[in-house]
Amino acid sequence: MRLVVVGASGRMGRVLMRTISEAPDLLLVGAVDQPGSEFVGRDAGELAGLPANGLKISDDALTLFAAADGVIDFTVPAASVGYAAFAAQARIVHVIGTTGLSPEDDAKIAAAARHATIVKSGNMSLGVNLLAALVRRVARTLDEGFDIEVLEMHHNRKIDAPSGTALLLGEAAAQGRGVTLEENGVFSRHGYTGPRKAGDIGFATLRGGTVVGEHNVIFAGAGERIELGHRAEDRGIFARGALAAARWARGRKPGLYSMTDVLGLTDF
Ligand SMILES: NC(=O)C1=CN([C@@H]2O[C@H](COP(=O)(O)OP(=O)(O)OC[C@H]3O[C@@H](n4cnc5c(N)ncnc54)[C@H](OP(=O)(O)O)[C@@H]3O)[C@@H](O)[C@H]2O)C=CC1
Ligand SMILES: O=C(O)C1=N[C@H](C(=O)O)C[C@H](O)C1
Repeated sequence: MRLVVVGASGRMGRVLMRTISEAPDLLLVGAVDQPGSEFVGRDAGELAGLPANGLKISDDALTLFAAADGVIDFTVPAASVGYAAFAAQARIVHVIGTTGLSPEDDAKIAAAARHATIVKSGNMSLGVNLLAALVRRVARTLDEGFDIEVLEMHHNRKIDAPSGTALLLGEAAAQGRGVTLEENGVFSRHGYTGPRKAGDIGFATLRGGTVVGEHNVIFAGAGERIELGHRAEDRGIFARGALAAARWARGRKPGLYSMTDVLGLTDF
């Protein structure tokens, strides 16, 4: 499968290029950074910490998409919306790991999915998607006597909060409970808040150092607490998940899919 990595100079972009180089069934045919980036023109292999491979970082995404089967995208919301439109023009697979998307961004990506085969998830790892399925299941069993809180910690370079994963886990809890996150999510507490409301799904965000990603979902009842969690130790788990998504999506009809579909966890 011929793949383009966008956001090639980013933390995830570099890991993706290394992971693709280790996969015999995948070929990196393009590496893209935004126009004006200091990395445009640099060798993609060297940028990924590998021997030079002759592939230059480009700022011409559309031309590269036209000659590819899929694009792997861990960038920023505005860029992912633009790349989705290009993927739709080229009728290819688009795997989106970018987080922090607004409802308007999501609507544009859903529109692009009429022509592109898009897999989008706030977390591409097997472990987190399994955790989400477990959270949904536990939330279905426990009533509002158990307060649900989602706690996450990430490195100090992260620019969105709460994390895409925290939102994904909060959504899973809300689904299990048969409610919506829009109505029940509490995203900040400060000052004289009053007591916690039964049914709230709370979020707490920590940022610091080089933490790759840690998430805990706490079900706190009267006299007992259940905690389900995941610790990412290496960005390779996200890259491997994204590449599994690209393979799964190849040849599938256009539409908007999630890692739940890719991993077959829909009926868990
Ligand atoms: N779903 C998942 O499993 C995971 C998701 N993520 C998400 O992926 C995203 C990227 O994370 P990370 O790699 O750590 O971030 P980085 O900041 O390291 O990389 C982002 C990349 O996007 C590029 N970029 C920024 N703005 C634009 C633009 N307007 N057009 C094109 N490219 C642009 C950056 O280029 P430049 O340097 O020139 O700005 C950079 O190459 C985040 O949203 C993060 O939350 C991360 C890990 C796992
Ligand atoms: O920005 C990151 O680093 C990560 N972002 C994703 C998120 O927002 O949940 C996934 C992972 O936790 C790392």
